[in-house]
Amino acid sequence: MGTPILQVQNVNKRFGGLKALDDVNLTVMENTVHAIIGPNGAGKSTLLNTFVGRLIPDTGTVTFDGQSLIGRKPHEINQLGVSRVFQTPEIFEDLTVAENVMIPAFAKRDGAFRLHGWESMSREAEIRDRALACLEDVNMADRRAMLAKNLSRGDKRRLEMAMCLVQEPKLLLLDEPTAGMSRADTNNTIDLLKQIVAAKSITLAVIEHDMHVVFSLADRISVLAQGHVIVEDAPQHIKGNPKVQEAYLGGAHL
Ligand SMILES: Nc1ncnc2c1ncn2[C@@H]1O[C@H](COP(=O)(O)OP(=O)(O)OP(=O)(O)O)[C@@H](O)[C@H]1O
Repeated sequence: MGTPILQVQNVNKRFGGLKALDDVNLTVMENTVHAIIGPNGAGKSTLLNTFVGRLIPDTGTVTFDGQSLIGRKPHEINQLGVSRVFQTPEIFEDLTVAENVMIPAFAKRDGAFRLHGWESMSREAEIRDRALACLEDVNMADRRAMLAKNLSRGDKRRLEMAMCLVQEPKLLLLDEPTAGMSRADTNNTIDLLKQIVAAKSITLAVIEHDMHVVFSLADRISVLAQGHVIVEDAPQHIKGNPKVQEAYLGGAHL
């Protein structure tokens, strides 16, 4: 058994009369890929939002690397080592690919973009090198001088991944990383994520509907249904689990 990096204990969240999260418990172990799956409206995005400071649970605890995340601002959580890749890439369309990756690198290092004099020059060179290394990690170094707005949809998502990786997160949260992708792009993304996991000391928590992606990547799977984790297990025990089959009845097929 490894070390837990993210622990969610007894988390509840109501939206009016709706119990979006119902006593959620979940443990993500360091250097693993943990998938969170479940039918539409199960509470996956709501849960993810409690990891990044976008939503405060009504009750319960969320602990990352030994520190409580409850009540912390998104940028503070980011500084602790949690990065999130969004479903719709949040990139700067009018900047080049390399500049897009340099911005979060500056932010991580300095907490701000204001730098002065010769110091900024040497730092900029170092940060440019780090940005290019991350673009190589996502196989996009050859597109570094392109304007981000001219990238394909798949490349925009890979760029956003580089923007996260340059911050050297301990935990990378991926919200449906292959949504809307062709099968070929999906398979490329699976390979890319496998490559990143193999090369870096990083933990991934992935929300994903595509079961091909989930079963290709995950070491462990938590299944949410109606706001509650009904099963947490290794992938080989998930498919045939009657509770999981029941939760998906009428929805996506395993
Ligand atoms: N801000 C909000 N206010 C009211 N209800 C909300 C809010 N956010 C989510 N909900 C409701 O909470 C429930 C869980 O939503 P959530 O988006 O977390 O599910 P999900 O598992 O991510 O779904 P999907 O797979 O469709 O993205 C849904 O019934 C949703 O309508």
